[in-house]
This record gives sequence, structure tokens and C-alpha cells, in this order.
Amino acid sequence: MGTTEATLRMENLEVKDEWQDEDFPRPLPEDEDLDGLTDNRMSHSGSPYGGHGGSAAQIKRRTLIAPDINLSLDRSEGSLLSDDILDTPDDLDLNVEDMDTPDETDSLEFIASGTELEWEGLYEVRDDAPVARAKEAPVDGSGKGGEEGEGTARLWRTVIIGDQEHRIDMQVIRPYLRVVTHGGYYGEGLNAIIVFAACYLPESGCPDYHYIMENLFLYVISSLELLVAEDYMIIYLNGATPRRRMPGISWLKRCYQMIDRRLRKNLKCLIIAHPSWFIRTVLAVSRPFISVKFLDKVRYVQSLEELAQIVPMEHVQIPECVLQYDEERIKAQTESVTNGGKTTLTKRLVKILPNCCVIHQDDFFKPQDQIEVGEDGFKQWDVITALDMEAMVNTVKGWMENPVKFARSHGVTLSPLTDGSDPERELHILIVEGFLLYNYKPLTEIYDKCYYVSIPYEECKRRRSTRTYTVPDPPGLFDGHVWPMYLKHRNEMESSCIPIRKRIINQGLRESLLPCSKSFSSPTEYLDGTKSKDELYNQVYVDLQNTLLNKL
Ligand SMILES: Nc1ncnc2c1ncn2[C@@H]1O[C@H](COP(=O)(O)OP(=O)(O)OP(=O)(O)O)[C@@H](O)[C@H]1O
Ligand SMILES: NC(=O)c1ccc[n+]([C@@H]2O[C@H](CO)[C@@H](O)[C@H]2O)c1
Repeated sequence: MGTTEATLRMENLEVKDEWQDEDFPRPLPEDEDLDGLTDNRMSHSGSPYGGHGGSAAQIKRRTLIAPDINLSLDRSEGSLLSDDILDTPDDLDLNVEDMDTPDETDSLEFIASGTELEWEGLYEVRDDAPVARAKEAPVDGSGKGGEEGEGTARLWRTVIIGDQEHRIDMQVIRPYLRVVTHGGYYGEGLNAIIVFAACYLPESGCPDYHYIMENLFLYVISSLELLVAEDYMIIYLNGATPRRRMPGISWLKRCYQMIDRRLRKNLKCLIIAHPSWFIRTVLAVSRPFISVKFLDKVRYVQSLEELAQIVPMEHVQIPECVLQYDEERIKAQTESVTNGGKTTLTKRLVKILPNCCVIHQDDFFKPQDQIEVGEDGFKQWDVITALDMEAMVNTVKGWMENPVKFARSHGVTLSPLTDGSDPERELHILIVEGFLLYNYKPLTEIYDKCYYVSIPYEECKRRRSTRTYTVPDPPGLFDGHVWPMYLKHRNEMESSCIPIRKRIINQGLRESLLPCSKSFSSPTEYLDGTKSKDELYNQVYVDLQNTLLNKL
């Protein structure tokens, strides 16, 4: 196999002759090397980390020495083995003090002081070369050391992180090595794509779970050190990962904290594919503790198609189960095509969104005897004074002040992130649904995400004729009052700078307003109410997910 000109610039990284790379995910070589590497690493059959083909060269065993990382394998506080880390997988106490992001100065410093490690050596790893040997069996009390010598010599990998030397038990993590892979490069230069496939993680109930995760942790950290030369992105494939395989928060937190400053700063984007509510909620509740800069790097994609729009996928390995998961999700979306309408839509959204409360504007109509009668002889139902808006705003404020209390008093079941977690810190959503929301200033100021459903005059009239409100429409109400009021309010709304992203084209429209609150801040979405109910639902659901995730 040929060499590559690519170089790693690794601050204070020392490479010793103890690193054996056979199982290690490697950066991709230059074009001419690609095929050989792909054969081994891009397929999912058999062991993707088997030895490379091609002419023999010498194995270079290397020890990576990364700077400024304090790792300890004892069980003292803060060490990898300490119970407070490993036994509290869902600990949300994210210390993100140092989750800062790159600035120009740091990058320059880094490049200036960087030690260059040439890829060349990494590709000259061959089976006929000297075998990496652990210096000694680990003294970890785990009994996992295995014996040195023939047949077991490759089972240990030595890495030096900070001042400490660590050995990775390669045997125990061998089934999980595909957790981290190199997915090629993006943009100009050596901007690596690192793929983290959560589905390959061990199940939390498996024997030696902590021991495996501890070794996997070291493996991931050292993989990152080796794979990342310049800026990089991580694709976190969350799909097809049952909860029992999800890494504990502490493990993820530890990963983040242990990677050195250069890696942290050079991380440009963390893409979470197929995010579950769990992952999203974790980030949501961690929001107060995670730096805004770091959160800005997080992007969510709902499908592999969406991922492919952002990332060159040529060398990104997608596990079979994730591919399947992706297909099933698309199917589910396509199959569910039917339905729509703002109340209908709201009812469906409430069922799927976590901790979601609803306030219906219609519930705030004043009693019939308080509704004014206009010059046209009709009761004026479609004006803001027909509604007790003060009461409505107070209700919205009640939710804002204490969504947990609000939810409980309205019979909304709260879904805790984890047993015993604090519901106050969880994500809460409020949908405010009504026909005259954007025309009432105290409310327009609180919406974070707005939807605007429109249908043409004829369709509106037709649908209305099938409805029976608590006070049925007298003949002529629609043309004499309802529709004219709609046009008036729409004009008012449009001229009051409320952002309607897609302007209404059809003159004969009646809108339903479906603003949605908490933690969103995106412009109003125009929805075509003539679409089927399912189409509308899918559109809003996906949009809400994306908006929520990207704005958190
Ligand atoms: N996308 C749709 N396609 C066909 N019919 C629909 C669609 N959406 C709603 N409908 C029908 O239109 C009627 C009104 O729906 P819905 O109650 O959801 O609307 P709304 O905007 O809440 O009305 P309101 O003016 O009472 O607030 C219902 O009969 C519903 O079944
Ligand atoms: N919900 C009611 O009490 C009521 C009574 C009379 C008319 N309406 C109509 O509801 C629509 C908003 O959902 C408005 O167009 C009202 O005309 C509602």
C-alpha cells in the first residue's frame, strides 16, 4: 500500500513504537489507497477491522501521548473506574465549563506548536510486522488481563494520555470496535468525518459492562486523537439503538472532558442522526450547563437522506440496522398520509410530543349573551372582543410559570427523562391553538414557533357548513361576518410585521393559527390546509422536531 501525504498535526502528541494499529480506525488514504482500505473497512461483513491487503510493510506500534489529559484507571474520585462515573450513567450533571469552542488564536497556536505525525507510518501496518505486546498485564483487578505471549500479544494496546500510560484491552472491546470509524473527509483539506455508531455499543446489562465501556472509552479517545488532523465533525448515529445500548450521560460527558483542547476546539459539528426524544431531552435539560457555542455545533438530521445533504457520504459507514431503521421511518411517514386541520393537527401533535399541553382559544369565547350584535345583525363571534383574552393570556402565563403544575392540573402525563429525574428540568411544550392569535399583541410576543394554516374560500365555506358550534351559525353568517372578519384580520396581521415566511397567494383563504411555544424561535410556517391531514401532521411534526432540536 502506498503512502499518503496527509499529516496529522497533534499538539504534543508523541508516537512511540508501541502502538499496534491493526484494529484501529484509520484516516482514509489518498485515492490510490482507497480501494484496499475500503475493502476492509467499509464492508460490514466479517470483521471490518481485519488486516489490510497489499504488500508487506512494517507494523509500527505506537503509543499516543496526548497533552493535558488526566486519566486514571484507579477507582479514586474522577477516575474512569470511579463508581460515581460509571454507576451513574444518566447523571446529568454536565460540567461544561470547558466546552468552549475554537477561536482564531487557539487554532493558530495549535498549528504553530503542532507536532506532525505522518500518515505514512499508519498505513504501513502489516501482518508480517512485529506484534505489539503489552508490557505487562494490567493491574486492574478485573482479571481480564489475559496472558501475554503467543496468541494474546495483540490484545493490549498501550496509550499514553496526559502523563499516564493506559492499556486498552482490545480483546474485550473487539466486538464493539465499529463504534467509531473514519468516514472520510469533508470540505477542503483534512477535515475528518468521524462516525460514532451507537448501535454497536454493548448492552448495559451485559457482563463486564463497565469494564468494556471503560476500555471502549480509551479506544474512542485514542481513535479521535489519531484520526483527527484538522477540523472535524462527528456523526452520531443514534438510530436503531435501543435504550439499553445508549451510552450513559456520564460516559459521554467523560468522553467530552477527556478529549484534549485541540480536539474539542476543532470539533466543528456534531450531527445527531435519527435523534430520539431521549437524546434530545438530554440536550434540552443540559442546556443550562452546556455552552451555547457547543450547542451551536449540534445539528440533528431525521434521515440519512438529510445527512447526505450535509455530509459527503462516500466513506461513511452506515450499519445495516441503521439503514433499515432509516427505511422504516420513511415508510412510516409515507404510509400515514391522510388527515389535517388545526384542531385535528393539534390533537395528533399532543399525543406524540413529550410533556405537551394545549390551550384552545375557542375555550375562551365569552358567554353568548356577552357577544355584541353588529350593524349587520350578526352576533360578532369573529372579533377579538368575543373572547376573554385576558383569561387566555393568564392561562398561558400559568403554563410559563410552572409547566409541571399546569400539566398536572390539566391531566397531562409527564414523561420523565429518567426515573427520579427532576421534571422541572425537562422539556415542556405548549401548543396554543386558535383563530385570532396573531392579532393579539400580548400573545404574539410569546410564541416561539408559529404555523399558519390556510384554505381557499370555497373549501372553508364547505367545511364550515358541516360544523355545528356550541352556538350554530345562523344563515348567512359565513359570508356576512366570518369571511369578511377573516380577511380583515389577515390584512391586519400581514401589516403588523408578523413574519409569514410564505405569503398567501390565493385570495380566498382562511387561516388557522397554530403557534407553538417554548424554546422555538423561527418564523411562521405557512401550511397548505388543503393537504391531507397526515401530510400536514408529518410536515409539522418533522418541522417541530428540527426546529426544537436546532434551537435548543
Ligand atoms: N386536511 C384536511 N382535509 C380535509 N378535511 C379536513 C382537513 N383538516 C380538517 N378537516 C376537516 O375540517 C373540519 C374542521 O377541522 P378542525 O376542527 O381541525 O379545524 P379548525 O381549524 O380547528 O376549525 P375551527 O374554525 O373550529 O377552529 C373538520 O370536519 C375536519 O375533519
Ligand atoms: N366555540 C364557540 O362557542 C363558538 C360559537 C360561535 C361561533 N364559533 C366560531 O368558532 C370559530 C373559531 O373556532 C369562529 O369562526 C366562530 O365564528 C364558536
